[in-house]
Amino acid sequence: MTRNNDNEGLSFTSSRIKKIGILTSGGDAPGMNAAIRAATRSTIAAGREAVGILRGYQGMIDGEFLPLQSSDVSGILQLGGTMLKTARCKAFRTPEGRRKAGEQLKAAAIDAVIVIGGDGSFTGAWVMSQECDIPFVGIPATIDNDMYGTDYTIGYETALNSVVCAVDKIKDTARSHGRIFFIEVMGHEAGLLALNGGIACGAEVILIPESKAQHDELQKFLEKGYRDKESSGIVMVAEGDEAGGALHIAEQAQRDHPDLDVRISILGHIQRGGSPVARDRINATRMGIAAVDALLNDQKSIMIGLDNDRIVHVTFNKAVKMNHSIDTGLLEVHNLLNGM
Ligand SMILES: Nc1ncnc2c1ncn2[C@@H]1O[C@H](COP(=O)(O)OP(=O)(O)O)[C@@H](O)[C@H]1O
Ligand SMILES: O=P(O)(O)OC[C@H]1O[C@](O)(COP(=O)(O)O)[C@@H](O)[C@@H]1O
Ligand SMILES: [Mg+2]
Repeated sequence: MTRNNDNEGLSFTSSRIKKIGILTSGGDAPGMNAAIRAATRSTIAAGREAVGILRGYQGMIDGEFLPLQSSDVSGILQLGGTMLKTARCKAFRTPEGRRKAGEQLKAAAIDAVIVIGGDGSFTGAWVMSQECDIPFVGIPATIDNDMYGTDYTIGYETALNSVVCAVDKIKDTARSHGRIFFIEVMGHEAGLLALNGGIACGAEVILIPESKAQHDELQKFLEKGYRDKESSGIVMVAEGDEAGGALHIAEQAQRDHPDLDVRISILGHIQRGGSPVARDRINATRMGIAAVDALLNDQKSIMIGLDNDRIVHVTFNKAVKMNHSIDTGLLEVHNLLNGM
């Protein structure tokens, strides 16, 4: 991991890059638009051309390119989703698909690409960069916050706040009825949203794919803690939990404890939408500028990251190959406050 220039901004000298393509890929995340805006405007400020590539790698293969002027990215800073659209593109996983994509970039004279996405998108960029001479730089954007080498990914803060708002509301009705709610949050292989959402909402149990021990805590909670029918409780379940998601776990709990009043709530895609919170807008803006700065300093195959709130460069190789680990201290915080 290397640190970028201490003064954030554009510090390039004489790069030959003239036209930069910008795309969003994988699951959308609130703040992607802020990154598009920053990358577009800093490219133009550097005297280069900015081009949007629509629908992620699918648009690269199909040659769906949109020249971007500064005014094209006006009024998008506060919008969720992505103005460039996104996709999960099977064809890009094949050498043939990537060859076609490379030909389209050459034909449009796009000589560098900024990829705003998650681990899958960076894996694709890394594979393609080994097959052709076009430099790629990544900006991490996923509500899962599961990238190695960065403390933060765009969209996570907004999604976490959406989870907290939803669970607070569910708690009102859980308390009124004396019910136990199993609430499923997103994160197919990542438990950070469930863990921090659970801590922020005072959940009684948090089940995440990174810690099997929490299933014992669920059994203790169901057996000891909730004999009293007046009591309510929240069990947060990360969708990727290996026991099978909230539905499966709740059904099992109900079978084992027929006296409990159990309900299930799957928060779903509501967690991915909405206007980005201030932190996501600010960091997306910083990362958008840092990505252009990196390309114009002849960097390639790196992801822009944040380490203790400082911009860093992380090689794609590391970012996609290493696992993002969960801070077990956070689980201890949760267990301590729940008397486990
Ligand atoms: N091993 C791979 N080789 C080539 N392209 C890939 C690879 N993994 C992912 N991609 C591309 O990146 C896209 C986004 O990846 P995905 O995992 O869906 O989302 P995210 O980038 O948010 O993790 C995929 O649809 C595919 O086009
Ligand atoms: O919207 P889809 O394609 O069903 O994907 C759902 C998945 O996307 C996410 O919201 C984000 O994942 P990625 O950032 O890796 O795309 C996961 O939390 C969730 O499991
Ligand atoms: Mg991913």
